[in-house]
Amino acid sequence: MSVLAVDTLCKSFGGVHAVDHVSFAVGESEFLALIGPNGAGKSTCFNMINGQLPPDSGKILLDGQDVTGLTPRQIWRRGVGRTFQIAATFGSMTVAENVQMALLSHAGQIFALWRPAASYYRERALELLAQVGMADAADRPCHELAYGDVKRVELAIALANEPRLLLMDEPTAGMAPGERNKLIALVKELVVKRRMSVLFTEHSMDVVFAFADRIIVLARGKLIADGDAAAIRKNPQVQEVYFGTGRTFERRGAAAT
Ligand SMILES: Nc1ncnc2c1ncn2[C@@H]1O[C@H](COP(=O)(O)OP(=O)(O)OP(=O)(O)O)[C@@H](O)[C@H]1O
Repeated sequence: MSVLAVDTLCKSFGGVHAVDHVSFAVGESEFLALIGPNGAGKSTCFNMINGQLPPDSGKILLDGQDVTGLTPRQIWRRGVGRTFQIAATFGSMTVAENVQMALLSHAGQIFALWRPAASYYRERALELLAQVGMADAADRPCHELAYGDVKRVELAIALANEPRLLLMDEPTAGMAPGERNKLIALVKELVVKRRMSVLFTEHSMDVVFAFADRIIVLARGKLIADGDAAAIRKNPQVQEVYFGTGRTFERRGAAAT
């Protein structure tokens, strides 16, 4: 059974069909990329899946159960994680403390208990940090970290909820190409090791083609393609929507840039 199934999902804003009868599924331990040019409906899709936006119609199923219309917290409780940027106010806390906070939240403990929490979950936080290659930075304040390292900590924070499905909306935005590849390679490793499913959006075609197990393409709210990198590369409709957008994409047999 699919971890996530989206069935004829629709959302309009005024006259704009932001998401128009979109259906797709994410399998267990699958690394699925959702791509499309600007305004294609990717964020709207994400926001419906994570409960921030109610769909106009259609269904969202998690492990076969209908979760359409549940709140973001209820959906998070069912094992759907997402990466959040570490809030500026948490920048003065250490890397380990940020992960400990997420562990406390996962355990359902309230913020008032934070004071003695310095000792709670430290070991577990260090384990999660080791999984993202950040154990050595555990006691550094987050605001001192390089951008790519902050992204790794954000990933450790998302893992604290032990997600079955992780939603990552442009996880590599603002990163240099080398860093991007490293972060996505790490996520892919976690997909395999933890048997976690990931749905991500990404503007870099190089990253998508190199790492995604499968790619789905939205254009003007409609799903126009679903397949592996080779199939998506040679899909004429996909080439058409990307042509002229400035994104790197192979067209009619030309070498990829
Ligand atoms: N809250 C909103 N109110 C009105 N229109 C909206 C709203 N959110 C999205 N839209 C419109 O819906 C369409 C899809 O937007 P969406 O942000 O989902 O696309 P996207 O693929 O995520 O784009 P980008 O890659 O630029 O982030 C666009 O035409 C956008 O202007």
